[in-house]
Amino acid sequence: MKVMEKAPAKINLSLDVLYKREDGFHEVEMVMTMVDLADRLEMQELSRDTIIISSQAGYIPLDEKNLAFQAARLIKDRYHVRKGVYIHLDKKIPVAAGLAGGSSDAAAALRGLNRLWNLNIPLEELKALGAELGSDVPFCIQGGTALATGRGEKLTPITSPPQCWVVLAKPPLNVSTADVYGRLKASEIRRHPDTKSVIEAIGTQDFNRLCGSLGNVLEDVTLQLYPEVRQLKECMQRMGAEGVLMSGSGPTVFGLVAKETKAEKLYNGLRGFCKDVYAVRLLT
Ligand SMILES: C[C@@](CO)(OP(=O)(O)O)[C@H](O)COP(=O)(O)OP(=O)(O)OC[C@H]1O[C@@H](n2ccc(N)nc2=O)[C@H](O)[C@@H]1O
Ligand SMILES: Nc1ncnc2c1ncn2[C@@H]1O[C@H](COP(=O)(O)OP(=O)(O)O)[C@@H](O)[C@H]1O
Repeated sequence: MKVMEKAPAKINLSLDVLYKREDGFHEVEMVMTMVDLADRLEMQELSRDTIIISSQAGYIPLDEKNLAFQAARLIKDRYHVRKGVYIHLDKKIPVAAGLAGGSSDAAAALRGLNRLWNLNIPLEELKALGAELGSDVPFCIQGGTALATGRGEKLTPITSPPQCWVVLAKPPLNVSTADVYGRLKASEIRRHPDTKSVIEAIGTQDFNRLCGSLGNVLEDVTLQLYPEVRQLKECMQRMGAEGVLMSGSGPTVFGLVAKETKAEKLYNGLRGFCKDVYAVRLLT
């Protein structure tokens, strides 16, 4: 038996941090949505009780550090599965980019193995399992668009944003999420994003208001550490993107554009600036 799963990237349309918690995590308020840039996982059952990961990407761990491996081990242990699995990861999402590539692979592995082994784990239980692997994993299991609170695992689904083009550019830097949160002084945040306005703009399908309401407090840290991310934002704004924001802890910057011709112009302009550039649609 073999199953396939798509693992799409996410972007944060709003990312606010309310405070640092006792457990070391930050209490967040985020609006997240999926874009049509995805890894693909092929999972094949093995009669031998083992987990094997392969990938065409030479730059990710293939051992127990891989989040898809961790997902397979977790589901096997928790549901006493004695069989094994071979997972091939076709990697398309850039790594350590703020696009939740690893989290989405873990989510796809949980969804796929639930089917492969006929475990019939309900969605809520699968999301709780995902939360053990990372804060973004429950959202990656659920998909769509959602308001995420808690450390990111408490989800309220919302309607899809108005359809548009999303141009993504990742400068050649690897940003550590833990490092960015670690440097954030939650009590000193000067300007909090207007998450309510982002949700209202989505509710009324008001593209211009959505673009004007985007905000991410982690930009305060990452743009300070890496001035090239700020330059990239300015570059996208100059090239006419209607809304521009860093995704997650960065360093990927995305631009929202209504018209395909403008998305093409932005894509071609940015290709001179960095290697990892994508023009995709929202996954609505
Ligand atoms: C910043 C965001 C925004 O969507 O995305 P990325 O930039 O990673 O894509 C997420 O909050 C990242 O979620 P995820 O990457 O799953 O984080 P985790 O593995 O749970 O945590 C990594 C580390 O980040 C810090 N962390 C994470 C989430 C949170 N609410 N508060 C935190 O302080 C912790 O130091 C933790 O050890
Ligand atoms: N399946 C995977 N895909 C990508 N990165 C992975 C995977 N499993 C583990 N990692 C590790 O997770 C770290 C964060 O990667 P990623 O999930 O792409 O970042 P981000 O959350 O910023 O989008 C990297 O250091 C990478 O080595």
